[in-house]
Amino acid sequence: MPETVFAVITVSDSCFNKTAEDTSGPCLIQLIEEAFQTSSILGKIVPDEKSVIAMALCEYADQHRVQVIFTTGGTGFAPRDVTPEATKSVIDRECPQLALAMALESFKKTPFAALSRAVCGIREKTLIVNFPGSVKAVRECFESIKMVLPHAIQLIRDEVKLVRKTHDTVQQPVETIYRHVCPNKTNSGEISDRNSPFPMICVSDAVQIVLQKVAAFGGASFREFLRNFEAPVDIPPFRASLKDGYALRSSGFAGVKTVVGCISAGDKANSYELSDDECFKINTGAALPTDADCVVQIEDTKLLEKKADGREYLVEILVEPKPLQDVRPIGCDLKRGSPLFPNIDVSDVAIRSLMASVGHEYDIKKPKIGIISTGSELVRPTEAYSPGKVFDSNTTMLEELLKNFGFKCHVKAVVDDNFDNVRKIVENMFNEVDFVICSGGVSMGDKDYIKPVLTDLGFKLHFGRVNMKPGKPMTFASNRMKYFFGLPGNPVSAFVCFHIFTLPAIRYASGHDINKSKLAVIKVKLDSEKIELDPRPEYVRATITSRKGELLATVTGNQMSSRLQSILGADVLLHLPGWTPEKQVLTAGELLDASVLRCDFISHFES
Ligand SMILES: Nc1nc2c(c(=O)[nH]1)N[C@H]1C(S)=C(S)[C@@H](COP(=O)(O)OP(=O)(O)OC[C@H]3O[C@@H](n4cnc5c(N)ncnc54)[C@H](O)[C@@H]3O)O[C@H]1N2
Ligand code: MOO
Ligand SMILES: [Mg+2]
Repeated sequence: MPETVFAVITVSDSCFNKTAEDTSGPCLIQLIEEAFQTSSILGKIVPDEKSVIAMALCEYADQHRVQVIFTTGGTGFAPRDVTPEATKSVIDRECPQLALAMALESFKKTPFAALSRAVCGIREKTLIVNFPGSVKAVRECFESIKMVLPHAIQLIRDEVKLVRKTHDTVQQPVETIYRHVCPNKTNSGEISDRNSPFPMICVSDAVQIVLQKVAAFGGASFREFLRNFEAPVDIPPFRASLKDGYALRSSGFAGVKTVVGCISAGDKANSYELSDDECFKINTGAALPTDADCVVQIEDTKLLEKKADGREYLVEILVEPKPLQDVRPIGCDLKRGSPLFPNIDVSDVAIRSLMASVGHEYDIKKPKIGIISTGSELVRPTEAYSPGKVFDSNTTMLEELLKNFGFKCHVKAVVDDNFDNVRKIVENMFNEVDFVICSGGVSMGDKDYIKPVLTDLGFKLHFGRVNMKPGKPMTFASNRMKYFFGLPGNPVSAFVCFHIFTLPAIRYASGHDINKSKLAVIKVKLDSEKIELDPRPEYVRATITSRKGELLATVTGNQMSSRLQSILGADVLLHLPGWTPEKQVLTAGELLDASVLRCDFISHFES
């Protein structure tokens, strides 16, 4: 069954203000998860404000394009109960019988059901259902409409084939109706078998689903660990000199001083009783003697006399010394007990070097990742070529991409297009890793076994088609905290989908801020000739030139998804919009969004 995206909105002033715990929202989420094997669930808590509720409904329906929104709370008679009014203000069509079904069921339990004003309706392609606020009522009402929801969703989506199928099977229990439909039975002759049952969702929705699923992995707890980590030491741990010069007492003023010794970095703080006309020669980074309160740099002194052995004896301090001059007080860089990571930056460089600075050799725990390349045609680059075969470039490319972004491939495998073999490899690999990045076998061929294998292994398929070029059959599935990225086999499709979906997911799972998990998007100017737009929004590889401060993008030749050479010199993925009658071509000079593929993303500088 294609993925259905749900949203649950808890409407409650007290939950919003955190003076009460939200129990009905989580209850609804649990009920959805139990009833719908393949569901993604978004959610938020809003106060009992009509405009805020209406805005949340529109956001989920229009921006996130969720198929079903459940609200809970705010349906009663109290002055601030306005969920029905907010719902009515955004729906195009009302569904009074759904509300009636819930009311009839509730009446069996309590006459107080009469006090619910719940509204159900449709906004474009989104079904909105108001539930009352109590957990008990939520359970009863959900039970009363659960059976008809899949069919309602299909009707709203206008999925004629699935609707027909549902009509045929409507006597069966809901679990049977909602079972996964294998996308690969292309030989049975049934109409429904010749089209992917997966809805073509847009890239931003797909990315959101991925990030939402991966949120459970532990990135947030790593951030929490870093946020709570207190510096176990002061830096500097002693009063340190900022200059090569002379340590002295500022109370002694400028003038001639006797040099009583030399202090180097690494020496213990000297406790010699320093008088006002004495000083120590000192190096940058060395500990000040206990009696000194300032340092005067060599440039501001004059050597007057040396001893017979060459050691300095008398120096003249030429500037008036001030207390604390050129001294780093204890803990001035970092106070013991203060947060070591006041700003969370999960780069290896930042974390490992800061940890090292306080005496820890820290191993950052990252998700374990495996790579699978599928295809009976594949031979390893080191193997002899034989007719009909293709050298496997995806394994190497994905391994290198992981390295490039600071991740490791723990285990890799190449498997032929055989259901049992693919199943075994995927199952075994998940015993070792958290994330599997697979390529090939996700499209419509009768040897494309990835989707059926995942279903067989109990994975939830969150999406199986995305409206993008390349990468249309991009597939994402999860099973508890195991995540599967089914990248399309074409090498460039795998390259693009890795950057758009997989990299943000593994970064987010590793604790990166959600906004820094995705590739950075910048504005660039198209420098290529006219480009004909494709019906699908396209990710085009392009080289960036900086000319007079302006960033110009030149497309890297033929963009066929099989032509790996198009990644040569690819600094960015240009976002081309999908073709519309109003916008059919792009011309040089147009400003476009571009996802940055690498930190050294400017290939040419022209003045
Ligand atoms: N009837 C349809 N056919 C196809 C559709 C469709 O919508 N309907 N989508 C096309 C699109 S778009 C893509 S992309 C591909 C994706 O196919 P799969 O993910 O099933 O990948 P395969 O069929 O296994 O392979 C596709 C292509 O890529 C080559 N390949 C695969 N793995 C590797 C590798 N490791 N190294 C190098 N090259 C590899 C493979 O030999 C094929 O040429 O499906 C279209 N079909
Ligand atoms: O979407 Mo496919 O990835 O065009 O080649
Ligand atoms: Mg295929």
